[in-house]
Amino acid sequence: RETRRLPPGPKGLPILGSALDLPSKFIFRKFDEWANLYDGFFMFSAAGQKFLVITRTDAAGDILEKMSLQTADRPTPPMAVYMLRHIVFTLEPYNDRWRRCRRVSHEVFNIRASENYRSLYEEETKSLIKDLAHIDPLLLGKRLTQFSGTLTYRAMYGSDAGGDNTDEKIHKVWEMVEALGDAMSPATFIINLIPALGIIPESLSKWKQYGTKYFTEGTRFLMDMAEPGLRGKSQSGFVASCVRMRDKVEGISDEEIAWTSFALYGAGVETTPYTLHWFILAMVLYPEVFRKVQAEIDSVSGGSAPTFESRDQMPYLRAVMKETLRWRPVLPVGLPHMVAEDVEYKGYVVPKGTYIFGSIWNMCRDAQVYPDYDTFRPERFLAEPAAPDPPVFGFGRRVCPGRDFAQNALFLAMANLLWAYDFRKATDDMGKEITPSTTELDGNLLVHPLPFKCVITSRRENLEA
Ligand code: HEM
Repeated sequence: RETRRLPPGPKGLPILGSALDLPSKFIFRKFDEWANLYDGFFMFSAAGQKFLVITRTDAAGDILEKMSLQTADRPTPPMAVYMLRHIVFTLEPYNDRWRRCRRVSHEVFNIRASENYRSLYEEETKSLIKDLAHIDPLLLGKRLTQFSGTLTYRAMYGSDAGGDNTDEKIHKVWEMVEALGDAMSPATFIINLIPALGIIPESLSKWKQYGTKYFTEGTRFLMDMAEPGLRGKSQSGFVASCVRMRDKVEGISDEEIAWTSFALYGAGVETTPYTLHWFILAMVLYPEVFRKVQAEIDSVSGGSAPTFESRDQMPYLRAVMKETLRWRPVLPVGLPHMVAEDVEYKGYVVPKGTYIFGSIWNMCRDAQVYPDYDTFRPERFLAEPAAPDPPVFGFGRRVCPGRDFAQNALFLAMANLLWAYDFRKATDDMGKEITPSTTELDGNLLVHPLPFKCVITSRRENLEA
């Protein structure tokens, strides 16, 4: 029995703890409910596993940034271990494999290196803008996802990657990412809640068989995708860059490179389009912000499509981007960290092995930091003093290595979308405006709006050219 002073939190049932209170989807909503009862952080247990949930930025700074060495491990739910066999660095503890793979990711996607992808962003943004000319708004989310899928795929495997079955390949990686997302959630698979079930032999265990199949087929498929970069047949993209860096990052294997491209693809592919989907929703719901940011884009870009050169001249658009990321963070509870050794905080002990969730959702809705937090108000980032950047890219040593790549893609897509199109509410048969919901969601750990009706009107000639 734990005799040390643990952080306060819901007690739940004996043995099971709060396991039965955890929803299989949208766990952030449960955390949000509990957050109101505790001051900045709380702890609960589920079937013997302890969870610390941090709901305020100051506590996240203390625990996940200042004590980052002790809190940078990543728990991998048992189901994900069966599926990945420890090869994906994103889901590994703070160990040598993590360092090797993280190093190459940083080298290829840091702020300077992200600039190398400019022509890629420009080509994919142009193609997105062209396709929106006749799109059914209910299919917007799908097209944004395709935009990000192709962009990230080409960033991984080279701008010349593809061939006839590119869409099929992108779809396959997508399916692998989705399956892994389910395996990451604490309550989707029973094995994640009761790891002791792992003693059941594979011949009798459906989830172990599923895990083995996922890993074997996944390795074959990813090695195939990485092959041109690994063998020097393709010179651009992440895989080819890793091969060029091999002497700097000793010991990195072909399999690690192939699965790291998947890790990056998986972490990046949904976050960007989901953010863009929330952005368009915000533009429909807040026409005064929409008009203001569109006027800024028009005054800088005039008749030609916005490019990266105009970024510094668009402070309001940059604030709109921050506000979108804050208003509806696509990863509301981030990715879990794990405590490598006992940590003391404010007189409490957070024991080794505890999972930590930095609840980004709560931090972005802290009324002290972001007053009137549910209103989309980019001005908060331009005020004196300006609101701090929302912690949407995570914490400490685990902070998102794709954040510059993502923000470049977001900037260019947002600027071009509003330069090319007007977005407004649709009307029903009676001529009454339809207001899309901001609370109905889809996804799980990652969240995006449900398809919504709106009117998209072109404001430029020849967009389809
Ligand atoms: C709007 C876009 C994005 C958001 C909001 C976002 C957010 C996050 C968050 C919250 C984490 C967890 C950090 C932590 O553990 O504390 C993370 C990790 C990660 N992200 Fe992103 N991300 C975005 C785009 C991208 C892109 C485009 C890539 C790749 C090109 C990427 C690659 C990664 C990787 C590899 C990790 C795991 C890092 C590790 O475990 O060391 N992300 N991201």
